[in-house]
Amino acid sequence: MVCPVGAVKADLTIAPMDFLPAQASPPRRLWDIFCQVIDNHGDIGVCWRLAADLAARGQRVRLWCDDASALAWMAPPATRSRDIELLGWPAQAPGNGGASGGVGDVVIEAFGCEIPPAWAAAIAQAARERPRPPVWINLEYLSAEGYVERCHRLPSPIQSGPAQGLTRWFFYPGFTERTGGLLREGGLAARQQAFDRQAWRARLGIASRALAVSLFCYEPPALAELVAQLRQHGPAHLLVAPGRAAQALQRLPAVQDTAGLALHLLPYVSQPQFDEMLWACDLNLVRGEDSLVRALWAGQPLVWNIYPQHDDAHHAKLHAFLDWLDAPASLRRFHLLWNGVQAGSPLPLPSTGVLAEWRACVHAARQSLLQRKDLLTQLLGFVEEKS
Ligand SMILES: Cc1cn([C@H]2C[C@H](O)[C@@H](COP(=O)(O)OP(=O)(O)O[C@H]3O[C@@H](C)[C@H](O)[C@@H](O)[C@H]3O)O2)c(=O)[nH]c1=O
Repeated sequence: MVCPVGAVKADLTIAPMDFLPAQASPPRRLWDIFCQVIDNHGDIGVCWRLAADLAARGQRVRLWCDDASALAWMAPPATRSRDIELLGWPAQAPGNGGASGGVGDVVIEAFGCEIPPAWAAAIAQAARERPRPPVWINLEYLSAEGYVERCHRLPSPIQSGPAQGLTRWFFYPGFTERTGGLLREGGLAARQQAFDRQAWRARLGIASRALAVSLFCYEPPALAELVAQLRQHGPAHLLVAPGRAAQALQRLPAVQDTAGLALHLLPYVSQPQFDEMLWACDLNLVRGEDSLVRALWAGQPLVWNIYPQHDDAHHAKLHAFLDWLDAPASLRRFHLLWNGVQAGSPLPLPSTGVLAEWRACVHAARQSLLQRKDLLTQLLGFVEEKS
């Protein structure tokens, strides 16, 4: 069902986030974050966001990454805090001695990446020599599945090697009270309040009554159908992120601007600018992990293209998220078609009324998340507890 032309009333406001009480500033610590980029941009995207949030809360960070090239656009050097040191994957352990040269007070292995064995030995040495041994954390992937609540904050004793006998802790981001929460930097609410949505859209020629859809996806099977539906919808704009989304679109037969649909092939932009695109659109088609969270904070209708796994393990993860979201049937169905979990039936572009229902669902989920401590507040408390 396609809504009649001009019937879409873009919601030009973003529901205000409740301004969060300022947290007491935690003791300044040195954090060593390890990030191995598997593919795409989420590994470094999440690690950078974590590092930037830590620096904003008075912490010192060394971000050790095997391929930080995406930060050139994601976090341009001029925008980076001086409290973050960006380093290549370490060939050897840090020097001995205090935090200035040795292992940090906190070591974070992001997404289960394995730190070099020499670092494990250095952590063990620091644990022997310091009154407070380093807190060693494995920061896991985001999921709404039940195992996350069961595994969050669990200890994992090191069974062998130079760090045998030490404990590595599991820390799981999540959507519920009994998980580590989601990254939500302190200045987000103020940025959203200050954002001029209409002016942002006007710069791209998007009228307030036009439908603006952002596309940041892998290779969703229903992409051709979505484009065909948007063409009929008019006036509609498709804002296409670079990389896999743009490549998937350009593989479609004869895709070009038509009367009803304006295509915007976007360049890579910084994380704050990516946020603004999400805030300006009426429907955000996001993917992976970090952009899903950013779309939740944007508070606009969203559809998630989940990171596909060869054994279809992502299906359970998708259903768990839709259950947590309390997604209406139309949104659930759109997700199953968009992710190829359910084939066959046509992809229904949401009507104005359905889009309003999706927006209410995302707003409610966002409000429930805003009642909870963000990930970093929880992580700081956890480190305080384990130090
Ligand atoms: C397109 C674009 C993205 N970004 C940022 C937003 C996010 O921080 C990041 C994209 O990360 P994600 O949304 O998570 O999607 P992704 O698909 O790029 O990353 C994925 O990587 C896999 C290895 C993980 O297993 C997945 O969980 C997922 O994180 O890039 C920008 O800052 N500017 C841009 O122009």
